Amino acid sequence: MIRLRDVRKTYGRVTALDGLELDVREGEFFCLLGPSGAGKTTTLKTVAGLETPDAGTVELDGRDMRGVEPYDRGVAMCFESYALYPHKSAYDNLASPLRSPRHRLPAEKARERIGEVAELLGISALLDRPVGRLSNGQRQRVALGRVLVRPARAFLLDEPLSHLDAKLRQQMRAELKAIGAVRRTTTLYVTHDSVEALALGDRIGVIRDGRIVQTGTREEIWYRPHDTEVARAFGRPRINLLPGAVTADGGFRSADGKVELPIRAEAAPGTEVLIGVRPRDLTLGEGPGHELTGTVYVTEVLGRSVEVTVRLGGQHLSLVAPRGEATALRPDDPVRLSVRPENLLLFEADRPERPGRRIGQ
Ligand SMILES: Nc1ncnc2c1ncn2[C@@H]1O[C@H](COP(=O)(O)OP(=O)(O)OP(=O)(O)O)[C@@H](O)[C@H]1O
Repeated sequence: MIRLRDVRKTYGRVTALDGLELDVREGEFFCLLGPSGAGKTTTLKTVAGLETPDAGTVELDGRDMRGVEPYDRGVAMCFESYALYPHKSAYDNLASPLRSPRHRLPAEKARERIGEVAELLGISALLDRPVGRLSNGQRQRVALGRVLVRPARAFLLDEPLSHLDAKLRQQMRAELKAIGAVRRTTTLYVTHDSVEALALGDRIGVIRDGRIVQTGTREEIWYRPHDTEVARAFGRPRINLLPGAVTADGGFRSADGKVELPIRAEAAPGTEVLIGVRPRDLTLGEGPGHELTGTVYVTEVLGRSVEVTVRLGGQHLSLVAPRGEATALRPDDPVRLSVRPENLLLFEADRPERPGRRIGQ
């Protein structure tokens, strides 16, 4: 279990962590997701004891870590800039954590364990090679192996898949998930990739400007995003956000008056809002729910589906339709769209100082 309370960390004039609160439960695979500079690595280093917070507390398994050296914290880390011994073989790199006094294993046991981890990471055939002669992706897997090979109170992983190509990354994601499920070691996993966070995290914490904006399961983050920025971070193509205002009867009218939706907004008439709908939640043609009409602006094939951009008055809405339904569409064709009321999200309008918060349950 990892618990951070009101953790602050500044570097000169830069505030890296600004009152960060984080709870990673026992055995959980927790993904910390955020853009570059949000404070992800600083969070990991603070948990590991490589950085000392200016204020706040870090607890591991209920124990305050103040004054506890990194080595004594019982966590295993893998940083993006991994430190491996380039002249040693991949095997020796994997074996070195098991030679430390704390984790020493009998040779036979160590071999078994290394074999198991190497198999899992697909590097069994590389074990005799010096690490200096491996590709970046292979090295990254060795670095990850070094973390996974020894028992730990928690794994701290900083973008461990960032150097892998798309296919390998996908495969490794599945394997990491399996390792997580089997080992049930508390894992704090840092990424800026929302697909990775959705695929891996038992829960996800969204970090921005040194604070956690929202913590939740993938469903909670997807269906009830805290604000427009969280909504924009998940899903490609991105969520559509139409600006407008709440009408006298609590509905939505777009800023240009062209789109009206009879929602029941929990906001005062006149409130400036953004209505959100994800491209995959818009259906071409008539369907249950609210209807919209517009014209085709452009279409783009995405494998078996097609992204259709539809012009509605002055706005553009993106939707993803099965290829069969959308191939005949040409620019300027009139189209009807439908959306189920439960797939509409309502937000306050974005302000310069902060993204619009979600309104309602
Ligand atoms: N040693 C340091 N000295 C000065 N500033 C630092 C130092 N480490 C981090 N920072 C700053 O603190 C902020 C948070 O950095 P951090 O590395 O935690 O972000 P991050 O979310 O991990 O970003 P990235 O995804 O780019 O690695 C950034 O503004 C960064 O420039």
